[in-house]
Amino acid sequence: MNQRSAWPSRGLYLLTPDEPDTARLLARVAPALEAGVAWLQYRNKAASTILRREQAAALLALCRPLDVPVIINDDWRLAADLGADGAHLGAEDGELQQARAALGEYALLGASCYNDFARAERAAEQGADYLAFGAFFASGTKPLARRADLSLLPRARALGRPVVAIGGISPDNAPLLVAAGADLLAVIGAVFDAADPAAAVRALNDSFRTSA
Ligand SMILES: Cc1ncc(COP(=O)(O)OP(=O)(O)O)c(N)n1
Ligand SMILES: Cc1nc(C(=O)O)sc1CCOP(=O)(O)O
Ligand SMILES: [Mg+2]
Repeated sequence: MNQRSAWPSRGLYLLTPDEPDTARLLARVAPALEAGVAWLQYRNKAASTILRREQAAALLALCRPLDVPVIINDDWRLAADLGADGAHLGAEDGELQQARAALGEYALLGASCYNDFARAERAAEQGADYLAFGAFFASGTKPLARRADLSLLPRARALGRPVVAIGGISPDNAPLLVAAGADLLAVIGAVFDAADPAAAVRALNDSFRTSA
């Protein structure tokens, strides 16, 4: 699939954990995909360049037959090299326009906007396909993430891009975010730290039905 509009723009946006073993990474991700993931982000803050390339390529091979887009965190060059479906850029991760030039018009380009609406307006102008805000709740994965207020979500909808919420999201608090205007819920811990990750995926997906 190579058209931006063809990807679903509502649902669970699953981010991978810092898993050093590639076979184990795939074994952890596969049941979650099976349970229903709209987008997958490859994120491993502890991996070497070589390992990130290996893991990103392995996830792409896993996701292609399932039509789940793979977005590479931090590194648009790696995304371009591997023909991934997109890249996610935070404040330290380079320029959206450069990423767009390298990845092409159909790539899914995301921007971290934290708790900063003006940053989201700039990112939308610079061609971001989705805007991510957070952290909405305390995150075990990223305990020092700056916190964002729920009131950002309805405002962000006016920017005309899918709105992603991130940070400490669980099946318990997810309906609040969806009701406030989040199109996608970006999650790591509530899935990968769960005793039953597939059940956690299903519970997170339920929040889109209960808040519709
Ligand atoms: C969907 C989504 N939202 C936010 C982030 C965070 O990006 P960044 O601030 O660059 O932090 P790191 O993830 O690189 O630690 C994200 N990755 N994905
Ligand atoms: C990677 C990341 N970025 C955040 C932000 O606020 O920008 S919060 C976060 C961690 C998300 O993991 P969990 O679902 O385990 O809280
Ligand atoms: Mg980053």
